Amino acid sequence: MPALLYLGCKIGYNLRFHALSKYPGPLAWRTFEFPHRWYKATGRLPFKIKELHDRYGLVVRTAPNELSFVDPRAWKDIYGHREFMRPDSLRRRPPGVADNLITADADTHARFRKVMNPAFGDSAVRDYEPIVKAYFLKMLARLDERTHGGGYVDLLHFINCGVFDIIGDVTWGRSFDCLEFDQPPALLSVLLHFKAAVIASSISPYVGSLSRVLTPKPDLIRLDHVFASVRQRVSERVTGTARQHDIMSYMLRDPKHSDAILSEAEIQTNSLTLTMTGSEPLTSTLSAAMALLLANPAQLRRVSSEIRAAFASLDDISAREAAELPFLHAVLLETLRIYPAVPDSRLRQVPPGGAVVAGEHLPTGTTVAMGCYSTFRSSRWFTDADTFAPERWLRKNDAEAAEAVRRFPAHNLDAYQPFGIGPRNCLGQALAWVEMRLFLAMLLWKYDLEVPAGEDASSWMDQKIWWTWEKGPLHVKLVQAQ
Ligand code: HEM
Repeated sequence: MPALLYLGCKIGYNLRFHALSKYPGPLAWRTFEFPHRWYKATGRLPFKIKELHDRYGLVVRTAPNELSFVDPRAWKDIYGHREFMRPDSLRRRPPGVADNLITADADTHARFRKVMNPAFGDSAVRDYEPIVKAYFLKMLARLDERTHGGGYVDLLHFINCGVFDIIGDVTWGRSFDCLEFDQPPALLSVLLHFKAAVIASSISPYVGSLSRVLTPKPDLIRLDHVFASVRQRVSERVTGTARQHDIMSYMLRDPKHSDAILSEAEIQTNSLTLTMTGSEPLTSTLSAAMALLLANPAQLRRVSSEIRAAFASLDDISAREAAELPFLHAVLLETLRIYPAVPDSRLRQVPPGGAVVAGEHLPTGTTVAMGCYSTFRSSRWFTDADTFAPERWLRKNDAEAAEAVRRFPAHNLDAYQPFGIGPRNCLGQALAWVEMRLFLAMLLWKYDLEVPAGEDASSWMDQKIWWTWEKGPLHVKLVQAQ
């Protein structure tokens, strides 16, 4: 009886008296947490939220205390202010572990960014370009060995290896040797752990805190090995004299010449954060670009021809010149739209005193998010939003621009923020552009890509989302380009 009474009061309060009661959404979602948790635990939340936006409009109540937006004005209102923090559930860290960029409060986060922003500025990234290029050359050499100049591979494996080796070298001056030993990165076990944690905490925050118990033992051993190796790498650099040009060299700057410094424990947790944030979104974007091109052979031929016409050899390829290739740029923009690399809602909490988001006055503590997948795939903002059409971005050249405007009249750039905006936007976006351009230019310069007989490239995109995309192998036939 008391349980029924509690339930009745909860339903009545959430539907009639709660500060968010006027916002639309399915009855069960407005009343209880469980529909949200269920879709999150089953890896379908961003797709379901898109369905809800298509049905209910620009703002949807996705849980009793949560609103999802696809209104472009909400980007600035939510993410433009440091005070809109990630919810506590996303900022938890084990006792005794130092803060990182994701968990830090507003002041600590500002100090971290002050130290790290220069490590990702244009001039620093120009210095990393030869490192990036060297690993992609090594990846091509491995592909050659595996295919003897032409044959079948799981491209996702090579992308994973290349991207992890690059971020290891750029962060600590030492790669993870994934390409060297043809071994998938041990850090992937951290991602598996995150996935287990996402599923567990969707069921209940209490179950979430048991995620260590729920993670299979071999993954835990690999996880502990990863943390130990990070601690060792950092302490070698802190105590050593080597000062090569890498991200660590910025974090270790002489405290006398800087008003913002990081402790050794903060360097450890932040360098692990950089390794995770600097690998997984790139692996997603590069593999998706390949899958989308394989599923669209005319686009694949066009971008390959553009690259081969621009560069006489692999040595000639540079990120700066690749940036001048309009169709390559359009392919990347369109990949980031169709398959946003950080697809899950980027939750934030309305700060004390309340705030206005997209014209709505919201009370303190309301959880708010821009549904990235919903926004980028919304037909309100992009014509034929589910179609991979790089041509929609060719709006500079006169003849093609007129055609793009005619075929794709809805093209709302305010809605499109693949790297986020504001003080917690993507720290590594300049590096990401260099990696994306070099990878595509080098791979497509060297190889013609084909879908293996009997396979369907478009089905690769049928994935679930637990924090990140759940990617399967990407089988490709490689043939040396003539
Ligand atoms: C295609 C590649 C990438 C995409 C699309 C991407 C996208 C994003 C997005 C959307 C966010 C904001 C997340 C949020 O609001 O909660 C973010 C944050 C971040 N990204 Fe990236 N990212 C990419 C590559 C990289 C790379 C190569 C690095 C290099 C280390 C990096 C480092 C970070 C960091 C450190 C943050 C957290 C920033 C903070 O909270 O202050 N990302 N990224």
